Amino acid sequence: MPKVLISDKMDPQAAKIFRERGVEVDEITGKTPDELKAIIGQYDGLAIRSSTKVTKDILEHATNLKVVGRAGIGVDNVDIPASSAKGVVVMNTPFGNSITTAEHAIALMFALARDLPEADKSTQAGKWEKNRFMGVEVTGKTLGLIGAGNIGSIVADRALGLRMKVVAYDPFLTDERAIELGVTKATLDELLARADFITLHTPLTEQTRNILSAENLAKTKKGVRIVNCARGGLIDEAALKEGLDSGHIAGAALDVFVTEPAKESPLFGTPNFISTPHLGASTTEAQVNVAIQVAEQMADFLVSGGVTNALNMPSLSAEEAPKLKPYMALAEKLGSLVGQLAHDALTGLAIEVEGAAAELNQKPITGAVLAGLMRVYSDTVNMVNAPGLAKERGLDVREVRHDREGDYHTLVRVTVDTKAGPKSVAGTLFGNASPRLTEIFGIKVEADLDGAMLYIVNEDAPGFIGRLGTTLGEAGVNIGTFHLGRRTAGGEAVLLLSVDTRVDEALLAKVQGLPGVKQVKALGF
Ligand SMILES: NC(=O)c1ccc[n+]([C@@H]2O[C@H](COP(=O)([O-])OP(=O)(O)OC[C@H]3O[C@@H](n4cnc5c(N)ncnc54)[C@H](O)[C@@H]3O)[C@@H](O)[C@H]2O)c1
Ligand SMILES: O=C(O)[C@H](O)COP(=O)(O)O
Repeated sequence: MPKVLISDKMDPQAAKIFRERGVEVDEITGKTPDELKAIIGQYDGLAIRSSTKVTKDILEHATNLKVVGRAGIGVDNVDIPASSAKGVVVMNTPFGNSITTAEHAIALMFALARDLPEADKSTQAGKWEKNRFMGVEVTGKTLGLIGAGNIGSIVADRALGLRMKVVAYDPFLTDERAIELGVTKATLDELLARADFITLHTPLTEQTRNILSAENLAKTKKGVRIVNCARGGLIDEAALKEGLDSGHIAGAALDVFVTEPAKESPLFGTPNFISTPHLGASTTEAQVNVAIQVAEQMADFLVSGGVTNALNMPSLSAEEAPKLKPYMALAEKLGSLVGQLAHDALTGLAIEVEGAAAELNQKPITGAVLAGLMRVYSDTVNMVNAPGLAKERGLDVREVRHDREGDYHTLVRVTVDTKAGPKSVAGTLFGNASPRLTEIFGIKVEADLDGAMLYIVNEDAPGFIGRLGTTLGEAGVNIGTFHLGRRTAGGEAVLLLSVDTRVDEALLAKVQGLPGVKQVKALGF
């Protein structure tokens, strides 16, 4: 039974779903990195929010880990390259808390417009300072939206409902989408010059880090009010403090900080500064949503191989997974066969599908071929890290889908580009379930690729099979299955034998010495 650790505070729905789906679950929150390192080796899955940091160091101790599930959106607390290199799938729940976070941004905008926290404090202190607090209306004002993805678009929709004008800066926002959202596309400089309120909704990347730098804050309209419910690091906090102190910036509300938890900050105590402790996603509704989603996604993956919302692997629905499973087994065996037989100086490969295979999601088939192929170089390869490794080796990977009837109802063909030209192997599924080789380097041969095998290329001549059987028999090697194919009568022939014990180097040399033998190789599947 797969075992999952929930290491951050999560709605109880998550644990309930894991258990219902046959996944054992422990909920242990608040562990230090060293404490987490000590226990992580027991788990197949790790369910987190933003507190747990999944570093390279933690991953090195995660000997059984297959999946990290983020109950939320941001995955900047997960080392994704290190996870991919380790073959660990990282998934998030990209929509579960977006409405809640957008509402928090709008709430902070209103709090700034009417100085609500300060007015509340003063009133509860018995001061009744009616003349001290003079707010601004949002109606008719311009909201500058930096980042118009999931959350940004919801904020835009709510702001338009409040009769605001919305200008958006997002390099990936198309003209059509801007029209659909009812926002005006702008450059960052235009936005800074026009906005009465600015709200940030981008991830933290090298491009967005300090997007509101001292220089850019200086380009804003005097009296601007700024909200950040996205990520700390998007705003230069020192420059923000200066802008608030000088009065150029009329107010700022931060839910997120460069360093979290933010227990101290020069911004604290600044007039017109409001803060919340990373509460953007903290509503009952959002937490139930993300807990249910993350548990369902992780259980799908651990129990049936379904992949949803993974950041380092193509998607594979829970419905598709059972159909694709035998294809992935076939693809992995073909990749492994071609890798074992033709791994020298590969420059690229083509993965072709036809018949029933051509109607399926091809990405997992490609991933499985690459996993089988790359395992020749490292035995820690799986579908998650294989594409990255193939890329590192400069392999050009091509996917071809044929809309034609072939000899088989379904076929997967893998062709590698080698120094000696293209080399191709193909296979089908028997009974839609059992992988079977159908062709090897242009020679038709039907075989199961299973366990220890022997691959022999020889001249098709009488007496060879007898001599081979005697040689193996004398060495105590029992032949399980025997598959034979040849290019032409008397021409080149291929033999694939399954053997009950792996053939050692000395015996391989003996077989190689038999008359007519061109190549011998021990294979393992
Ligand atoms: N405060 C919280 O509790 C909380 C909750 C949820 C999400 N978040 C954060 O909010 C942010 C937005 O989440 P989302 O779901 O809308 O993400 P998203 O991926 O749907 O949208 C991000 C948008 O930013 C845009 N973008 C990327 N680079 C940009 C750049 N250089 N300049 C301008 N725009 C750029 C993208 O094109 C995209 O449209 C994320 O950082 C997420 O982690 C915070
Ligand atoms: O990216 C997110 O989803 C938010 O930052 C929420 O973080 P949290 O799960 O720690 O509240």
